[in-house]
Amino acid sequence: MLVVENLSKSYGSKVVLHGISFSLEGGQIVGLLGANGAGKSSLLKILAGLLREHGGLVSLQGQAIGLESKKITAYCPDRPIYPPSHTAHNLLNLCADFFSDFDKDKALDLIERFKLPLDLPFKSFSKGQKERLQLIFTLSRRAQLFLFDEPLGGIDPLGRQEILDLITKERGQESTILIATHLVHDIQDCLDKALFLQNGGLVAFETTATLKNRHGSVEQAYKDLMHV
Ligand SMILES: Nc1ncnc2c1ncn2[C@@H]1O[C@H](COP(=O)(O)OP(=O)(O)OP(=O)(O)O)[C@@H](O)[C@H]1O
Repeated sequence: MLVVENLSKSYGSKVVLHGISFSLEGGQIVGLLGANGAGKSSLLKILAGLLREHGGLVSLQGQAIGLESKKITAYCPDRPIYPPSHTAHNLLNLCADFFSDFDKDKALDLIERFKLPLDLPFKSFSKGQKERLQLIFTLSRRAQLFLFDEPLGGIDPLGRQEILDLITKERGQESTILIATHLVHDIQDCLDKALFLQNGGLVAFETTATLKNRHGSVEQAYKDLMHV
């Protein structure tokens, strides 16, 4: 479904992704794990079609990343992106206008379930509420590929499981999810596979079952592979 071949990325003279290759199949939840600066956000932005200058090839459902792939890719960045003065209600209407695959009723249900205010400006939301709203709008698309950049960062420990449940249950069965996070312990039980990045290189890409066999857990695999 997603094929990445010999992908490299530099900012000026600084190389941050070193010719990495992997492919993802439909229906998988994959963890993108690595230390600060490993290249996770850069990789997600390339897959989302937001960073277009790179080496190597990336294709989604047989087509190079571009306008067509963006129609079936939902990307949730690691920081708030919505205009501060817009209410959740305004933003809901904007998403519905902008994305042809946006399910407005689903977004409204989730806003209600998470008790988020519909009529207050985005700037008055707490960090965790902002993250929840972005997650809800991302998950309310019927996309094939979902890209989440640190979706749990601002969420309190009890809320994290709720968010992970949301991500795992609310996606389409055929869609693929790639989640970049440092919270390996919190996320490990919902992953099918994990991709380990270190200094822009791909260290390992294995199923959770293999990692558990070899290391006991994904968290321990992270420590062993990254020499923490
Ligand atoms: N716009 C940019 N210009 C120059 N260097 C950048 C830019 N964006 C990222 N970098 C550098 O690229 C490297 C990888 O950054 P990236 O944000 O992709 O890593 P990350 O794994 O997501 O890190 P973190 O876990 O801290 O979010 C870092 O050394 C960073 O300083």
